[in-house]
Amino acid sequence: MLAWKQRRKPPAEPDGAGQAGQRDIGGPARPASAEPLLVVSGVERSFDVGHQKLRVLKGIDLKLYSEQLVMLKGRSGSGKTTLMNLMGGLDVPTKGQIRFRGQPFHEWDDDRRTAVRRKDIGFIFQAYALLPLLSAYENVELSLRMAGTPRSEWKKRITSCLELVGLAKRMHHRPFELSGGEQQRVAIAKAIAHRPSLLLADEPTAELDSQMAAQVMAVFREIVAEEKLSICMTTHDTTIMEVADHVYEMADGVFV
Ligand SMILES: Nc1ncnc2c1ncn2[C@@H]1O[C@H](COP(=O)(O)OP(=O)(O)OP(=O)(O)O)[C@@H](O)[C@H]1O
Repeated sequence: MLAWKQRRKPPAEPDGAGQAGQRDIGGPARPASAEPLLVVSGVERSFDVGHQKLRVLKGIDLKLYSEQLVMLKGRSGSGKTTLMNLMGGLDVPTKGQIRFRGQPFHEWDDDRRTAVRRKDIGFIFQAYALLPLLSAYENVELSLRMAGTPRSEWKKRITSCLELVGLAKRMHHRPFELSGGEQQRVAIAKAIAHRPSLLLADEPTAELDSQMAAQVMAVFREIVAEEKLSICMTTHDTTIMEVADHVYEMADGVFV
C-alpha cells in the first residue's frame, strides 16, 4: 500500500514576495542559486470568438522549481487549462514570456516546442489516454518509442516505472482489466517513462474516488522525490491540496 510521502523539497517561489493567489505550505529554504525550471512572466492569452476578443489570461507570473508539486485551483473557466497548455508548449501566449529551462517557448514555432515537449515534458489528462488494446507494459513502451529512447533501455525503464506507481503485478493487464485509479497510475508511468523534467496533469483525480485520488497523489509525491521532476496539476478537489508544495488560486484569468 502506498503511503503519503513526507514533503522533502522547498516550495515554489512566487515571482516577488507575497504573491497573490499562492498558498505556501512550508518547507526548508531553497539555496539562493537554484534556477527555476519554468518561468511564466506577464502572460496573457486571448482568443478571437466571432468578432470579439475573449481575454482568458490577464497577467500571470509564476516560477516553478525542480522537484516541486504545485497545484492550480479555481472555478471552471478561470483559465487553468489555458495556462497549463502554455506551460507545456502546446500553445503560445498573446503577450508575455514562457521560459522552460531557459528556452523561450513564447518565441519558438510549434516544431521547436514539440521537440522539447517530446523529450522533456510529460502530460496526464483526466481521461487516461491509454490505448485499450495494449497492456500496461505496452502502453508505457509506446511513450519510449515516441521519445526515441534506445530499445535496449526499454525493459528496465518500463518495469521500473510500473513498479514506481505500484503496478508491478499488473504489467500485462489491459486498461479494461484495471480500476480507474490503476489506469491513471499507468498513465502516470507512461507520462514519466521518457524522464521528463516537467509533468503537467489536468484534473488527474477528477474521475477517481477519494481513496484512489489519495493513491495517485502519493504516487505523485513519490515520483517527485525519485525521478527529481516537477509536477504542475489542476484540481477542484480541496481534500488533496495539502499534498502540494504550493496552491495557486485562479479567478477570471489572474491569481487571486
Ligand atoms: N481555443 C479557445 N477558443 C476560445 N475560447 C477558449 C479557447 N480555449 C479556452 N477558451 C475559453 O477560455 C476560458 C477558460 O478555459 P479553461 O479551459 O482554461 O478553463 P479551466 O479553468 O481549465 O476550466 P475547467 O476547470 O472547467 O477545466 C473558457 O471560457 C473557455 O471557453
